[in-house]
Parts: sequence; C-alpha cells; structure tokens
Amino acid sequence: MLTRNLKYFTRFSRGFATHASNIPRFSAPPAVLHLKTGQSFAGRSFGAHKSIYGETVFSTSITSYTESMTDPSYRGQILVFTTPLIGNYGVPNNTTPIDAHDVGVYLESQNIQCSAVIVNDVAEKHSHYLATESLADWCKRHGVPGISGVDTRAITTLLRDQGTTLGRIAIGDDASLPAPQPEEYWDPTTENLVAQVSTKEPYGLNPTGDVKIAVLDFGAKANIPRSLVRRGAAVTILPWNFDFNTVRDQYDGLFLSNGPGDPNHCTEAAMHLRKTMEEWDKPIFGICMGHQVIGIAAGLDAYRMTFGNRGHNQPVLALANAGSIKAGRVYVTSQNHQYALKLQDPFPAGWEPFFINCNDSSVEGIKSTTESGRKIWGVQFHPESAGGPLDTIEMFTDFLTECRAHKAQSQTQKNDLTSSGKVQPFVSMNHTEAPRRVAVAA
Ligand SMILES: NC(=O)CC[C@H](N)C(=O)O
Repeated sequence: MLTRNLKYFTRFSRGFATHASNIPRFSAPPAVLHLKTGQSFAGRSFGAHKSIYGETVFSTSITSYTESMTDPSYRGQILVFTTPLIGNYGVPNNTTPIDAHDVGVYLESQNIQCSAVIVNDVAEKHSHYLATESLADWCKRHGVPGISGVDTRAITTLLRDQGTTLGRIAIGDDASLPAPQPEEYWDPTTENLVAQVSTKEPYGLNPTGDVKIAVLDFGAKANIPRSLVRRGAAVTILPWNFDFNTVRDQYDGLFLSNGPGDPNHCTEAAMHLRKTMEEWDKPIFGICMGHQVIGIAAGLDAYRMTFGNRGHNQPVLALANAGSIKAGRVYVTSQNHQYALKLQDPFPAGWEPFFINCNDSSVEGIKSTTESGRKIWGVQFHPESAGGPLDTIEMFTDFLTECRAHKAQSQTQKNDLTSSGKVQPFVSMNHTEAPRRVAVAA
C-alpha cells in the first residue's frame, strides 16, 4: 500500500517539478533536448536510444498521436505534445487493410515520420482493443527516440515566444555532453523533404471508380486517397514533380496533397500547375502543401510563420459559399503547418480568400472566383482529419461532385460530337482490374 501511495505521490508531484529536476520513474537512460537558442531540458529516454537533430515543434492535439506521428508532413521534426499523457491507448497494427480497395495502411503512412517525440508522461501501460504494441516499443522498432519527464508546457511557451527552433536530442552518454554549437544544428527545411517522402512511381487505387482523380503526392496522409476512394473515385497517385499536363486528358480532377518542409522547394510543381490551370478547366483541390502550391501558382507568396499551427482544434471562418461550406460559419479543423500564404490586397485576378484562421487571421483557404468559371480550392487545414474533427470532411464530396458534374457535361458534348461523326469515342487509360495498389503507366 505504501509503495502504491508513493507511486501515486511520485506521479502527482511530477506535475510540479521543473524541467531541470523531474523525478526519474524509469531505469531508462537519461535524455536531453537542447535548443539552438541555448535552453536544455532533461528527462528520460524511451523508444530508440539514438541521438538526433531536428526542428522542434509543438502540437496541441489531445488524441491521435499515432496518426500525427505517421503524417509525412512531420518529417524532420521533433514533435512536442502539449497533452501531458501520451501512449495510453498504445499503437494499432498498421498493416490492417480496411477493405480491398483501401490504401493498405491503418495509420497515415507506413512509418513514423517525425524524428523524435517529447512528452510529459509516457504511459507505461496501454489499453485499447486495437492496440498491438506500446508507444515506446513502436518508437524503438522504428528507430525513433522519445523523451519523457520534461515540462512540455515550458517548452511550448518558449516555442510560442521564440518560434519553431532547431533542436538536438541527446540520449544516454550523449546526454552528458555539452550542447552543440549553433552551427552544428541540422535544419531540415534546407532540404527538399517532399522529394524524400513522395512516391517514386505512379500507382493506382480502386481502378473501377466512376471518376478518375490524379493525386500529386507531396507526402500524402493515407486518409486523403482513402477519403477519395471511399467516395467512389479511381485514384492515381503521381510523384510530386510529375508533369500532370502530359496525362491530364485522362482525368476528371486533380488533387494536390499535404507534404513536409518549405513550399518554396516545390516551385517545379507550381510551374506545371500554372500551365494546368491556364489550359485545363476541370476541378482542382489542394490541402496544406497542395494549397500552398496552388497559391504560389496563382501568384501568391508563401511565408514562414513564427510557430505555425499544429493541433486538432484550430477554428477557421469561411468567407465564401462553396458546396457544403457556408460563408460566416466557423469550422474546427485539424492542422499541421509552418508556412502560410500571404494575405494580399488585391488578391490575384480570378482568386479570393476562402477561409481565415480565427486565432491568428492567417489565410486558411483560397478559391477561384465564381466569375472565373473555374472550380479550384485550396485549404491550409486538413478536411480528412486523422486525427481531428470531421467538420469539413464533406469537401471531398464537394470536389467529387464537381468532377462528376464536369465529366457528365463533357460526356454530353462528346456524345453530340461523336454521333455527328466529328470525333472518335474516348479511349481511357487502361486501369487494370487488380488489387489495392495497381502500378499504372501514367
Ligand atoms: N501539412 C502540410 O502539408 C504542411 C505544409 C508545409 N510543409 C508547412 O509546414 O506549412
């Protein structure tokens, strides 16, 4: 009983401990987070015993650590969770297929994508009917280090003030070494992280879908193709810098995914897209990095925010009506971004702001104007959630509705022309009847 009480006392008292004097509860090696700005936070290691560099960011999400950690947009980042207890529902089996046409992973990608995680308290015991391992074991298996027993409130306050900061995680013997010199820190944003996470080869999902959507993969979360496939679309995933203009006649819509790092590394994709937007009149939809690329192609600038927005509780105000979205309504959204499009006045011709963030007034969406006759939207937040609220999930339905309407309209025109003998019937790309992931010659 005494031992039990002591255990509770230890757990409770840790809430009042400073970052420098946390009480070690494990016989785990020591671990330190050093920030380039000179602060250090000591805790204990869990997961892989491996020292790394990265960009330190915080997320205010309360659940879905498994989805966040497998989101490719977290590539190169040391993820600090503001929620104090992480790991209590463990980690599910990521290879469980949901159905024959689904994306093949249960979480947002095959691997843990962030470089490390920092938590106040890692659950020693987990419980969930889907769990097959603990957070610590999962991190270890993927070679990802974690630190627990640090004051994540103090780190978050610091990052809010000074902005996202480069960091070093030093584990075991490395923890007693002095902090690195400023020039030793690795800055992941200097690299084209999108090129690292994007598919190298095109592939297809749900080839029998009635409407054909191409997805430019900047590091797509699995719930994006899943959300399209579940609404009946045949989806072809293309590498981020694939020139869609070479295959665009075979598709009914174009989707641009989320992705890690600085959008200014993706100007090649923006150049291709500019041509697409000038010459192709079918619907286009982009999320997060995809939205930023649409904005750059439209003539807007992307800038680096102080600490970005990461969490599942970001309120955005709709400024225009479109499909399920009603102007004047606030939607609660899932977000993970460091960059944003600059609000400029006037907006480029044919474009208007679509959403604005209620906390910091940053641009949360853009759309083509009604007068432009185009159907193009970009949103900074994640309608597919995973995790987060489903307030804007119907934007996928809206997009596919527009694609289907456009297809039906051009089919009618085509039939008119074909029956008049002016053109030959359209022969579509050969999407073979095959399992889940289908190699396609795009
Ligand atoms: N989730 C995303 O697509 C993020 C886009 C970009 N990497 C940013 O941080 O702003």
